[in-house]
Amino acid sequence: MGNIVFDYSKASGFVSAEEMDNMKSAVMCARDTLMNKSGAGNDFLGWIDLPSDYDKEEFHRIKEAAKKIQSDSDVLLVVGIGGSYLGARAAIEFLSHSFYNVLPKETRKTPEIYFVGNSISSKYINDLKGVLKGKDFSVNMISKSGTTTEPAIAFRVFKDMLIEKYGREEANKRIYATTDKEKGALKDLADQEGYETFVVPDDVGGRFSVLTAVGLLPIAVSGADIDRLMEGASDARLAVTKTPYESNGALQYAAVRNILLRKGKTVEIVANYEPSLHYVSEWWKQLFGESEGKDQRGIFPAAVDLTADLHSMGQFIQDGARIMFETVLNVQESPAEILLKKEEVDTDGMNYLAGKSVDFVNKSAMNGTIIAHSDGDVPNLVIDIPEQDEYSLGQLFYFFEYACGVSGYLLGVNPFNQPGVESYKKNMFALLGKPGYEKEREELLKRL
Ligand SMILES: O=P(O)(O)OC[C@H]1O[C@H](O)[C@H](O)[C@@H](O)[C@@H]1O
Repeated sequence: MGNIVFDYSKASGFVSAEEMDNMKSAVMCARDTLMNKSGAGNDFLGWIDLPSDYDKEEFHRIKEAAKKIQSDSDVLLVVGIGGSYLGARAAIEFLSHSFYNVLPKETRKTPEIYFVGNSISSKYINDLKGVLKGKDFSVNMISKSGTTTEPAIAFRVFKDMLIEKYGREEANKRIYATTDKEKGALKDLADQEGYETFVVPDDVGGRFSVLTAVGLLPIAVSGADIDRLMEGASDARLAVTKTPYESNGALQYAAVRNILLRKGKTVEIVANYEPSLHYVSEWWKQLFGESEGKDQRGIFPAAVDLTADLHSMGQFIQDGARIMFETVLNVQESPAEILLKKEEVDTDGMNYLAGKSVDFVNKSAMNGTIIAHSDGDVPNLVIDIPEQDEYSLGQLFYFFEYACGVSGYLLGVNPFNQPGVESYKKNMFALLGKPGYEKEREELLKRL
């Protein structure tokens, strides 16, 4: 039950103790703005105390609904986009088996889980319809606004498939709507059709909502222990809100990011050495990208899966434009010790590794890469994650959410809105011929 640790010692050549000291007052001011709820976007700070004051009745209902889905469905479709699916996918892939959906049901014992509605690909939707043939399935439609186009399109397709398969009454019992408590298109439909509903709290924005029903229901269906997830988040909340700057990893991460940005490091690359962390990086990209990327400011959030991407992006990171730093997500404990054996004929020259573990090789690649990239003027930060379990992940989610809020205020932006996302939606609605967008449509058609 270890704690995640932020370690910037490997970037000591790029960030001095003096610079960190000099950042303290600005970081503490940003932190106070967050905690006093006196900053821009202060209507969306419900996530800060979520782990300790989550609605007990809702939490219980989530677990009960998960059990029902586990018992009556071979497949759960999670329909959502952005913060309405990334956290759930990040957690399920981080916590479950690397080949979760492929496992035989007798081994997995929980439904296959597929994510749809985060793109509008006919091929993807059609392929998924094929996967569902002959299988019992349920749908968790997740949308805080209830009107986001991509999930709404996917929901129509799979709602129709449910009704065709089971009839309207049974189909309605297999649809779980996670949306606004009182208002919105999805809430209205859920009330009209009798879907079981769960709440996206008004004061929690999508990218900060993984520790609400948005993430918790799909994560519980996968068999993960959401009590332990919330325990990790709750302990992280105590750590990051109570410990002083000098020993507060979240505040130091925010400080280091800001120092490096001022030095021209405008790209942050989150690097994992475990493929099952891919969606943790995708969740992190939305959290920081959508929180900080405004007013022509911010650090561009990127992600690589190592060592795979060392053979694709490694060249650029080592020798390309010196605009980036890396944040390495290091899972300390390997779940299995796979030892390499000596071969009679050393055809591949690997016999020197006989007796060593695969994890030793992975960790050596990580340590060697951190040094090589640091030598190439790419500062490397490390977040040590004790193991791939619910407690560590709950800590990690909260650590990043808190650091993001502080970092956004440090940058001088509102970390909790996303006005830029509306631009594409307006153009899409116009091109779709949505009523009320006739003028925009006329203009856009000239530009196609
Ligand atoms: O949950 P929804 O209202 O459907 O929103 C889903 C996503 O789309 C929005 O446009 C924002 O970019 C995200 O912050 C949000 O998570």
